[in-house]
Amino acid sequence: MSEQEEQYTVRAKGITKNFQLFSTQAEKLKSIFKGNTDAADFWALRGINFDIEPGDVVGIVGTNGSGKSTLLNILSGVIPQTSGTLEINGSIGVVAINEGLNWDLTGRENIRLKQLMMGMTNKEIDAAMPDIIEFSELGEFIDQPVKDYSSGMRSKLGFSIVTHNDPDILIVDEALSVGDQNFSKKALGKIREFIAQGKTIFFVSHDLEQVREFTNKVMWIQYGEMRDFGATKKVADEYQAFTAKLDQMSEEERTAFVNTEKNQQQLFTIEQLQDQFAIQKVPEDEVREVTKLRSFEGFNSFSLWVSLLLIIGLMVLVIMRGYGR
Ligand SMILES: Nc1ncnc2c1ncn2[C@@H]1O[C@H](COP(=O)(O)OP(=O)(O)OP(=O)(O)O)[C@@H](O)[C@H]1O
Repeated sequence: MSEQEEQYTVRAKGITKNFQLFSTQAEKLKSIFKGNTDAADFWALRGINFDIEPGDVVGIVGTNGSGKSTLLNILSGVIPQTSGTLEINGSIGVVAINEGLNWDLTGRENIRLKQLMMGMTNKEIDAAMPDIIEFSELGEFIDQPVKDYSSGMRSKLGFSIVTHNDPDILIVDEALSVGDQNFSKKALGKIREFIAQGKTIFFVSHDLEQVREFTNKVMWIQYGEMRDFGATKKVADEYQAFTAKLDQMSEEERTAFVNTEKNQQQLFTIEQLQDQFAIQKVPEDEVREVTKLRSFEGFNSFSLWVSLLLIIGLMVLVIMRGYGR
């Protein structure tokens, strides 16, 4: 890696995410075996580029359905991007309302499971357990199954586990919006500690005042496109002006605006991304790398495995017939 690239904790180039809108379960199943379907394409992300430096605290804003959670899910590896490249230098911890907890296990069992997945030994987990339970404020509910928790309780447990793991990059997706005020205050205190340690933080919140207070950069995502990315004050002001304009629209105007944007998300093609790169004069081989479609790679390897299994099956049949004579 070159010296210039080392200064980034996260670098995203041309990230797209395509969801296929299946009308029935049968259509979805058919797509797994046949690969191609007639389902409509929907591009939740349409070419996202950014560089995040160590110590950046990035607020991600955008109206409902703009693609914030989709981007965070790609960053944290929960879902793959359809195309584009992502470089991540460091461990990632995610706190989100419904992130990563097993609902059938108790809070205590979830703590153990998550820590084991992080590579901790049972002895280390036993030592860390009291601190995590105390921070979560769950008291005796820690031995109840998570499915019986409220969303605020799940958020408290998730936040306590993840921050205790001390990740290099912390992703907080709306998790603080469901906890009670006292816990939110304590959680924000923990985030302040992380900021002081120079960690990289992604912070999704619909509370623009919170975003202004905690972040140094803001990423504004609008229906899958990056509208702006830069210093908090500038981008937060722009976003606030946009939402004020949306609020002033009549219901018909707003519906027409949203429909036009959503329509563009269905009509998007990878070629548009290539046009965008041409304007930015991105080298040819880099464009090829960035626009590689993962879903087709997945399909190719799937077909390869099916073919291999068929060949092995045929060979076994031939051998067995030979023995039968
Ligand atoms: N699995 C999926 N299949 C089809 N469409 C999806 C899927 N997941 C998300 N989407 C669509 O992608 C778009 C972006 O969704 P996402 O949840 O990322 O938005 P968001 O900005 O986080 O919204 P909010 O502020 O409401 O949480 C939405 O239009 C959503 O309907």
